Parts: sequence; C-alpha cells; structure tokens
Amino acid sequence: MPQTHPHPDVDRVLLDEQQIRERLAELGEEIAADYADEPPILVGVLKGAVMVMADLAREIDLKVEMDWMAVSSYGSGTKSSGVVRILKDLSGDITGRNVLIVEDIIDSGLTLKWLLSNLRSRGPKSVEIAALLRKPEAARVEIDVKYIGFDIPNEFVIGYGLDFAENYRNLPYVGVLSRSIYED
Ligand SMILES: O=P(O)(O)OC[C@H]1O[C@H](OP(=O)(O)OP(=O)(O)O)[C@H](O)[C@@H]1O
Ligand code: HPA
Ligand SMILES: [Mg+2]
Repeated sequence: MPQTHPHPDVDRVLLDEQQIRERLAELGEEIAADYADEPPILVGVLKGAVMVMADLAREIDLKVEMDWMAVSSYGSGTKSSGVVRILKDLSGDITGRNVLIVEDIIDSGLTLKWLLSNLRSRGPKSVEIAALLRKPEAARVEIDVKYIGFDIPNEFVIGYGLDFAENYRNLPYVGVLSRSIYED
C-alpha cells in the first residue's frame, strides 16, 4: 500500500514525491543532452543512491550502463566517521569511459572526495557527479558537482534511500528526522 502520511519519526517533510520526480526529470534531460555523443556509465553508490539511480536513470533517454559501488562512512550514527570503506567494488572496467557517479546526498563531502580520487585513478575519460541533495553548511571539503537536485539545511534527513541506522530508506519522500530519535 502506498505510504501517504509522514512517518511519526519525521519532524517535517522537506521534499515530497512530486518535487523529487520533477527535479530528476530536469536533471535527466540535461544529462541526456550533455552525454548524447558518448553515453556514461552510471555508478550508483550503495545503499543510499538506490532510489535516485532507479528514478534518474529512467529519465535519461540514452543507452546508459549501470554499475554499483558500496562504500560506508556513517555506520549507525548521524556523523561521518571520515573513514571510507569499500564494501563492494564496481563489476566492470571504466578505463576510457565517461563515468557519472549517482549519489543521494553530499553532506561533509568526504565520501565523494574519496570516491572521486579512487575512480580517477582507474583511467576513465571523465568523472562527474549527480547528487539529489547537498548540505552547503556541512561541507568539510570542496566538491565540484555537475548535477545537483536540491540544496538543503544542515539537518539529518531520511527517506528516499537515506537511512538512520538502516531504517527509513523506503519512505517515498525526504524528511528531517526528529531529534528525539537520536538524542536522549
Ligand atoms: O558527504 P558525506 O558526509 O561523506 O556523506 C554522504 C554519504 O553518506 C551516506 O552514505 P553511508 O555511509 O551512510 O552509506 P549508505 O548509503 O549505505 O547509507 C550517503 O549515502 C553518502 O554516500
Ligand atoms: O542527513 C543524512 N541522512 C542520512 N544519511 C546521511 N549520510 C550523510 N548525511 C546523511
Ligand atoms: Mg547511511
């Protein structure tokens, strides 16, 4: 059954399903135009980017490939540990290819900084980033992002792939997690 009401652990909804769908459609069109000559490999960053990848990829009218990496820096908390671990690597070779990283959120930027340098070391033709969300006030490193969905306030958000301790990823919207859930 569709989830229609904000979850009780959600303080407020930041982006509803329609806002997300419309913005991803715009980004998909831009991406299709930019990569018309040489379509990219979309690299989704598990697990958070699953929903963005699924919905964005369907808005890109090109013969794209999809691959996945799993990295983790947050563990079960609300702050980045700063230590990025590869839990699953790409299954294919990206040498000489256009790579478009698909992410759910840029928070401190540490995950993407690490991922960019990791992927660039494999000899791709280009590496760019498409991220649904960015928290400008939380940035600890500068990241050059080509496609950004929304800039959001510096609060911990859940839903549409984003978790807190592995929960809430299946909420169809992006909401702010109530502080009572993670503070005593
Ligand atoms: O900009 P940063 O501060 O590095 O944070 C962003 C990263 O953190 C989250 O991943 P997480 O490590 O929680 O893994 P997950 O996608 O499996 O939830 C999110 O999906 C991004 O990959
Ligand atoms: O605000 C967030 N919510 C969920 N996961 C995250 N990973 C980095 N920032 C966030
Ligand atoms: Mg997470």
